[in-house]
Amino acid sequence: MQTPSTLLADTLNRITPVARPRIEQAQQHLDSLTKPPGSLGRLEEVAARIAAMHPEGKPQIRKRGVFLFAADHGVVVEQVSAYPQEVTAQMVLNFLQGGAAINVLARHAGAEVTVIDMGVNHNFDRQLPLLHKKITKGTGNLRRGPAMTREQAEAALTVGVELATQAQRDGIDLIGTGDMGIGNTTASAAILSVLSGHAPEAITGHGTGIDAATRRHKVAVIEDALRLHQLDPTDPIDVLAKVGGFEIAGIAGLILGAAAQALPVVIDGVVSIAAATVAYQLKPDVVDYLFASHNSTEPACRAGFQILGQEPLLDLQMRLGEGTGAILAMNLIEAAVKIYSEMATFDTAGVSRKQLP
Ligand SMILES: Cc1cc2ncn([C@H]3O[C@H](COP(=O)(O)O)[C@@H](O)[C@H]3O)c2cc1C
Ligand SMILES: O=C(O)c1cccnc1
Repeated sequence: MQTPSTLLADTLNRITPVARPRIEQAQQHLDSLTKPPGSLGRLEEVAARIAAMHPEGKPQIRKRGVFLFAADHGVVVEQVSAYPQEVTAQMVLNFLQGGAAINVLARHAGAEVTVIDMGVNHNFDRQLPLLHKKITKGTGNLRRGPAMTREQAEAALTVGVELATQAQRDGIDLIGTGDMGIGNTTASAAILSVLSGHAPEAITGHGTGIDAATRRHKVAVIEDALRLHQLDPTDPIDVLAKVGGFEIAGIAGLILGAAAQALPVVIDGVVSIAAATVAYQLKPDVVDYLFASHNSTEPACRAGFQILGQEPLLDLQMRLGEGTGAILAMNLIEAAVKIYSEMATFDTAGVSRKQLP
């Protein structure tokens, strides 16, 4: 049995960049297809990167899986969310019954949703089709102390790494990330403030729909937390432990585990972006495996995209989480892969090539 820290170290070691010559080769294939080069815009970059991850050069998306990590947050006692904490557990039950937005979109996309209890403040029936990985019943209040211990952060990261390994075994070839946790936009803004260097005021949003005065209070809560913890952005596990959340750590681990197996990951809104920046800070090469799905209305997203050097595929003014943006982008990603694999070339279709510069 590996300890969480050795499994993590091993996982980080196994992550390598996607080979640039393979991406160039894939782009050459795209240029041979019956369309002016580059005319499918960003779909081509998506297709080239995914093709380069497939060793035999024949990319295919056979099975998509969304991993929805749920956990509670001690910071809710500071009144930073428009909704009460019990909504986290209630929504978990809703996910299991198929009634949430993510369930509808996943059915539409033909994707599986796996719900993971990383630390919900509720005792779920053990018979429920839920992955029971509870670290503890919610984090501590980050304004007053650490959200979790470093050991808990590592244990939660490990859950994500192991899920990525299982996903690979189950034949999932496109992974999506999702979150549920009342209060988690506060933790996400705190993480992104530390890792981006932007002030909380500039990147804290309205979450589930708080008004302007409550948002100002949320900013002050994050400012207090950052003053208390004096975080070092070069120690992302400490940042995660002090101001993060169990679901955020689970997502970060899933991203690392997927990258270690060269599996593409579609990241959702601000919570997944915070997790992705933690993963990036641990191993910058993870970005080669990431696809930013959408620009949520939470301002911290932009700070995250800057760190990751990514532009989101969609901007639908969404601000839900659960993996809803990720799953919508999965449809586009699969379309891009089909373009790569199914289009005819100029030669096979007998179409004349470009004649003027
Ligand atoms: C009914 C409901 C369903 C949700 N699904 C995702 N979230 C989203 O909202 C929460 C974060 O916002 P805040 O930081 O303001 O609490 C997270 O649970 C997130 O996944 C939901 C929120 C609600 C109320
Ligand atoms: O960006 C998100 O995913 C988001 C925004 C608000 C609330 N929950 C999630």
